[in-house]
Parts: sequence; C-alpha cells; structure tokens
Amino acid sequence: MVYTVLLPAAGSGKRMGAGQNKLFLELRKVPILIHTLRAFEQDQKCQEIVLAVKKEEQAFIEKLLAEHQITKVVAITEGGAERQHSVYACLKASPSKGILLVHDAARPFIRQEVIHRLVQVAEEFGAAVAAVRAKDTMKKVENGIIQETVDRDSLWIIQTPQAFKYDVLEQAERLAEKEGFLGTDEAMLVERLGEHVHIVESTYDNVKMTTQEDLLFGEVILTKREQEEQ
Ligand SMILES: Nc1ccn([C@@H]2O[C@H](COP(=O)(O)OP(=O)(O)OP(=O)(O)O)[C@@H](O)[C@H]2O)c(=O)n1
Ligand SMILES: C[C@](O)(CO)[C@H](O)COP(=O)(O)O
Repeated sequence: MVYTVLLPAAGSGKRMGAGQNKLFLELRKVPILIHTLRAFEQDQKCQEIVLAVKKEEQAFIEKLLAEHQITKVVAITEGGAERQHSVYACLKASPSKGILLVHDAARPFIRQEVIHRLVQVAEEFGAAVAAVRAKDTMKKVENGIIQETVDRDSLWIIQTPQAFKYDVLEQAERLAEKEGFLGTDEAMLVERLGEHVHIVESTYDNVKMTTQEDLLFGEVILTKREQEEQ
C-alpha cells in the first residue's frame, strides 16, 4: 500500500497577503512547506515526493529540503499558472505509475490514518478524496439574494489529499488539458470521466493555510498536537 505524493507548491499566496509564497511563512519557527513535507517524510508508506515550484524559488526550496533533512523528494518540476497545471506537471514528472496522492503543500496538518485510508480506497476503487461534513448551512445566492438552501446532510467540504490510480488521474488531466477545462480540484476532472470518486472522512484540523486567520488556527493545532503526543 505504498504511494507517491504530488505536492503543488508554486502558488503566490495572494489571499494570505504576506507578499511572498505563504509556504515560506513559519509556524513554530518551521516553514509551512516543511511541516507538510514532514508528514510524508515520516510515513513509511510514502515512497517518494514530487514537488511543483516556481522556478525562481527552486534554489531556496532545495536549501530548505537539505536544512530539514527531507530526503524523499525525487523530482522538482516547474509549476504552472493555475494549481491544476502544477499538479499535472507533478504527474508528468512522477516516476511512479502506482497510487498517486495529490496534496496541497498549504495543508500541513494531514494525519497518517487519513492518508492510509485514502490509499486503501483508491487502490480498491480508483479515486478517493479527504472530506469533512459541512457544519454551516449553505445556500445558493444570486445578486445578493438567497435562491436555494442546500440540504446540509448531503454536503461535504472537500480537502486534499486526493488519491488516484495513476491511469485515472492521467486520463483526467490529459482530457481537461485537451478541452481547456479548469477545475478547483482533481476530483472534478475525474468526475468528468464518469468515474466514481469516494469520500474518506478526514479531520477538521486538516486546514489549508489560505488567509491570516488560518495561521492562528495553525499555531493552536500545533499546540494541541504536541499535547496529544505527550
Ligand atoms: N499556480 C498554482 C497555484 C497554487 N499552487 C499550490 O496549490 C496549493 C493550494 O493552492 P492555494 O491555497 O490557492 O495557494 P495559492 O494559489 O498560493 O493561494 P492564493 O490563491 O491565495 O494566491 C498551494 O500549496 C499552492 O502552492 C500551485 O502549486 N500552483
Ligand atoms: C483542492 C482544494 O484544496 C480542495 O478543497 C481546493 O479546491 C484548493 O483551492 P485553492 O483555491 O486552489 O486553494
């Protein structure tokens, strides 16, 4: 049940407003990118990691990898204008044709038990994504006016990792590129093939570091994790 991680890390962090790639911001004096990489470096079932980065940031990232003894990165490729392009670049650079796990480098708190369940379900069914149940009421809105309240019991908040058999993801990415389709996650591309994508329940602390508030959550999550380990 081994897997390869495709890790897009070539974003600009605009919503974070830090004026730099948010993955270089530190939580407990460690860059967000390293926190995320450690989750996979420390997982025996993770065979290798493929990174997509901005060309101008590659040398700095390679320095970070050496400084923090991250040894599983087997390829570093250039990311693209959109997250989807960066993921596809990772896939093209991946040596593995087995189970691929796409994970946002901006989600440093992924738990191993969720990763392993995702790999298991992807091995059996071909595609699986991490998700948590919606806690808030969700409504469709047009021009500031509520159109419809969506049944909350059927709503899930989709995260990463998203795990796939190589052929499923490769076919989905290739078709999306051919048709110029842009999705916000890989599951969207696989759904377009008519494939079933399974849900694996994740944890609410698998937060994507997107805006300044998330950094506060991140510090609290790290404190809680340290207490769990004591
Ligand atoms: N062209 C892009 C855009 C995003 N990402 C990566 O995809 C993950 C999730 O994207 P997001 O949280 O949107 O990161 P940013 O695009 O950097 O954020 P923003 O949209 O606020 O600029 C991040 O690890 C980011 O580095 C990427 O590799 N290539
Ligand atoms: C892939 C994702 O994390 C699933 O929730 C999300 O769609 C990424 O969105 P972003 O705007 O590219 O961060």
